[in-house]
Amino acid sequence: MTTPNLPDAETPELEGTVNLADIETLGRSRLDRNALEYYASGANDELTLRENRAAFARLKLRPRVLVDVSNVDARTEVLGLPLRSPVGIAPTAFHGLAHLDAEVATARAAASAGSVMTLSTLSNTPIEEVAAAAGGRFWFQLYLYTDRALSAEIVRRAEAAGARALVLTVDAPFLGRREANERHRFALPPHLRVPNAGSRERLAQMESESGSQLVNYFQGLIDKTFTWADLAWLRGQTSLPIVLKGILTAEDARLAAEHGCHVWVSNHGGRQLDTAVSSIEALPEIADEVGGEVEVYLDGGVTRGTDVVKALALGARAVFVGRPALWGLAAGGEAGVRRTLDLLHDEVRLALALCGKQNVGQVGRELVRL
Ligand SMILES: Cc1cc2nc3c(=O)[nH]c(=O)nc-3n(C[C@H](O)[C@H](O)[C@H](O)COP(=O)(O)O)c2cc1C
Ligand SMILES: CCCCCCC(=O)C(=O)O
Repeated sequence: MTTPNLPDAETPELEGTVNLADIETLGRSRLDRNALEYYASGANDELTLRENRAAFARLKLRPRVLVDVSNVDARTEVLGLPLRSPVGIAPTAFHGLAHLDAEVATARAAASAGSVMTLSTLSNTPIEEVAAAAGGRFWFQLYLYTDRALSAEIVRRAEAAGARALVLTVDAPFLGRREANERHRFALPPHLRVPNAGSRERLAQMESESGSQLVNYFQGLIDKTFTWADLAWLRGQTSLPIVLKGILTAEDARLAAEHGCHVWVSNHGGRQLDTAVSSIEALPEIADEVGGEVEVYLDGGVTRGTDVVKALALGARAVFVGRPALWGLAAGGEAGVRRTLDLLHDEVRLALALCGKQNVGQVGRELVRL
């Protein structure tokens, strides 16, 4: 079983962590196999999962020196929301596998750290409860269901609860095959609910099937017919900015911009199409294509302040972290997620200073040797 009842206060183990790898080690140690494999896994041979990190490591920085960096400012804005650092939390399903407080803990940490949390459709906590904890610092991620009325209702609730953007995930008409989950039949423990998944009957069905069929059940929920032409329908459901998450090419980024959407460069943390390009390698062509027109974000493999700075240099406005937030949540609930965000914030400021940059506005493509 998971140990979902850790105190939210800083524990000595958490205080002893000095980087995100330490938090990952601690977080992993607190999870059972079912949760750990669900959080950690990528699709198939996990080549893209590993490549997300490897591609960051290959990129070299070109620092400038003899700049006054006594006051480094890492602040930025995403869709008008001020952030302390250009780092937000990516949507991930089922935070209840990591901690009793689930998405509420993550939202509190994002709020107190001046970050932004993207709440997954597949949370274990109702939208309204997460919104209350997030203090306005949340975006809502939408999985578009075959049941359009249900999707419209979820969008309406997210907007009414104060979400500042709608993030439509476009890279998962089918789920990638995470083989560890298949092998060991990933299941939701019976105490966890999926309250935004729809009616009591729908939910009951999902829960009753969760013993072995959750992945198959999810496949059935998702609308696989949705195309660019259908974005007009979604536009008609909400006045929120729409961000398309899962874009990996300049061609699709162009279409996104033409449809009035912002662009989130992502390969879903290597969980969908294995051997898809790493997100940091996909970023330059996308930023070149639409960076002047819409906001561009990135996720996938970000674990260091230097990763954040590289993504900014290549055209991202901000980055988002998926697994690192989950490891923090497992390691220490709200305090664990907060520590993850704080360590990254400190690393971003140090990386900026050592690159000779006083703020994120000074970071440009010349900072990276491609
Ligand atoms: C356990 C897990 C669950 C995820 N659930 C969702 C989800 O519900 N919706 C979504 O759009 N992306 C989901 N993602 C993908 C993340 O939003 C993000 O793209 C990815 O985790 C970024 O890579 P990183 O984990 O290396 O930071 C999930 C990822 C993980 C690891
Ligand atoms: C077993 C249900 C899977 C829900 C999908 C959440 C997701 O996007 C993921 O990557 O996992």
